[in-house]
Amino acid sequence: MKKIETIAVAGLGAIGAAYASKLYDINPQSVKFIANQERAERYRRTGFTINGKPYDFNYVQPEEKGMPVDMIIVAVKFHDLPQVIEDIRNYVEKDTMILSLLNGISSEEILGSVYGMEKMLYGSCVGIDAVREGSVISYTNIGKINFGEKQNATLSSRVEVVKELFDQAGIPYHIPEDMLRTLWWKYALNVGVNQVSAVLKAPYGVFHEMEDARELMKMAMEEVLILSQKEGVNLKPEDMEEFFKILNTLAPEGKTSMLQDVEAGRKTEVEMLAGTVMNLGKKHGVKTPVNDMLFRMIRVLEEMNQER
Ligand SMILES: NC(=O)C1=CN([C@@H]2O[C@H](COP(=O)(O)OP(=O)(O)OC[C@H]3O[C@@H](n4cnc5c(N)ncnc54)[C@H](OP(=O)(O)O)[C@@H]3O)[C@@H](O)[C@H]2O)C=CC1
Ligand SMILES: CC(C)(CO)C(=O)C(=O)O
Repeated sequence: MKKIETIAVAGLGAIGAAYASKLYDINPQSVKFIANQERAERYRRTGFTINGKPYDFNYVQPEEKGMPVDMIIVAVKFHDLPQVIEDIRNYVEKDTMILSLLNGISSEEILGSVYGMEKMLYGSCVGIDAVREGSVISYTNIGKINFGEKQNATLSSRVEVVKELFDQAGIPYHIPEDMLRTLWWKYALNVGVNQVSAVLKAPYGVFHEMEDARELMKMAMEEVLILSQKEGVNLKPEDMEEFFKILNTLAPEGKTSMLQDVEAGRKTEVEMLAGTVMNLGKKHGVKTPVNDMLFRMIRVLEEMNQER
């Protein structure tokens, strides 16, 4: 597998901006950002500020042809995935790798069903506390990108070249042996902390200090643990201790991506979080009352935002 020389990024929010700016720092010419005309104009007008440093990125339009890349990084919210699948089309060729950084357990399969699973790398970020306010992005902890093939007992040449790129850019990463389990582990964390934080309007500090907040989070996550066993992924109660260790590293004033969405009046990823739990619950005949309630509460918050 040849060295990665060209990269396209779809999604310049908290996650895309935090990680892709590190790739841009090592070689600005190698990274392009796919953005439709409205976005590109808005981004050119305001520029980006990432942890206090100004950036003027290179934008390319989805319609442009003849510029396929070695790797595409997808970092949008789950409900924007269908549009992104269309927008990246002209940048994909035979050997292009696609790395999805979305939370959840299904974005890789969704992208792979269109472009072929052989193009996909599994990914998720953990321990990052990035906050986006317009085009100003700040974070205290960059966390790390967990990535790889579905199984990584031995590293594939695709994983090796991405590893080399991340080493060069100083992007912290980990290559877990079982990426599917890692996605589920992160999913359980998000089902707990993202949804409960959105309902309570609670930054991470509340979860550091208040046992009741942590208990609510656990109640939502326990439903994922049960479903993971039904799906053969087998998350264990001990895994929850790992979740809390990560949570304790995040800045007390930091906010989950879902709380940021609610506060900014944006659509949330509730269908991908509680919605998936509810669907899996139906599939396996398992009751999911905590997620049923969170689902409705978050949908109400979204509707209230629309009426404002
Ligand atoms: N924030 C966090 O701390 C973490 C987030 N995640 C996950 O990472 C994913 C991304 O989250 P996050 O970065 O917070 O999301 P943000 O909402 O901050 O950013 C998403 C970005 O995607 C852009 N976008 C949407 N559609 C397109 C498109 N078709 N083409 C190009 N850009 C597009 C949006 O543009 P516009 O400027 O128009 O809004 C926005 O800038 C989510 O799945 C989230 O759950 C994972 C770990 C931590
Ligand atoms: C784990 C957490 C809460 C922060 O990295 C996250 O994934 C999110 O905000 O979506």
